[in-house]
Amino acid sequence: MNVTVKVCGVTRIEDARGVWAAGADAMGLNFHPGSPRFVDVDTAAALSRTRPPLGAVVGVFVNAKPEDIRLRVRECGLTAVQLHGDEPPEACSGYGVPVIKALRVRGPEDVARARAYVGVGDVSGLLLDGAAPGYGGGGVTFDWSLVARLADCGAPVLVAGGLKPSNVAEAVKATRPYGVDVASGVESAPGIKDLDAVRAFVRTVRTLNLWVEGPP
Ligand SMILES: O=C(O)c1ccccc1N[C@@H]1O[C@H](COP(=O)(O)O)[C@@H](O)[C@H]1O
Repeated sequence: MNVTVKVCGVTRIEDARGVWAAGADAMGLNFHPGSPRFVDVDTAAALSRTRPPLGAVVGVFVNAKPEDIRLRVRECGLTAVQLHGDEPPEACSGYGVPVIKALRVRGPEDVARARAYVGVGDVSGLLLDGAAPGYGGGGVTFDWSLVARLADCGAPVLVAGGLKPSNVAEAVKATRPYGVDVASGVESAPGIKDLDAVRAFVRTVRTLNLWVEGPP
């Protein structure tokens, strides 16, 4: 087992460098104007240029126009897009990069809804988030036991929502996800990453990977 780590909502070059140095697999850049982690195109492009050769840069969008998403993919060198709004399955392709469809989980019905996106268009993974007010980044967890309902769905599942260094181990043990994603749980203020917390978060997941596998 090797749980992928995405650190989302990076807004500063020094934070981007710190996120990669901590060993994160992916960095998220937020293009939702309503987010305190919003980045403009020029900032996003500069942040994206910090990407190491095998790192992923994921653009986070909420109900954005497809043509705007395509433009950001090209301008900012995005390697994947995370659709975090009310996008229907038919809006999940045509960007030239893999799509992660995010769903906010209030209960079993939302997890059931996630299945409608599996195998559709360019959807290559699902992301389950807590249901804080707004569209994401709210620091709210959900009932992790619901993730098991997607075990046979055939798509990689990322767990997000209210994760932080102190609860990510419990989340991984409970859900055995493809990956975990964190925004507010590793910040000193919205959009400002606390690099000690980022390092602790990544280190915890990496240590857990060994623990879950056990000795050869
Ligand atoms: O971070 C935001 O501000 C945000 C805004 C709109 C959509 C998604 C957003 N972030 C995503 O939200 C989840 C959970 O974040 P948190 O760790 O609970 O703060 C995560 O997937 C972010 O990518």
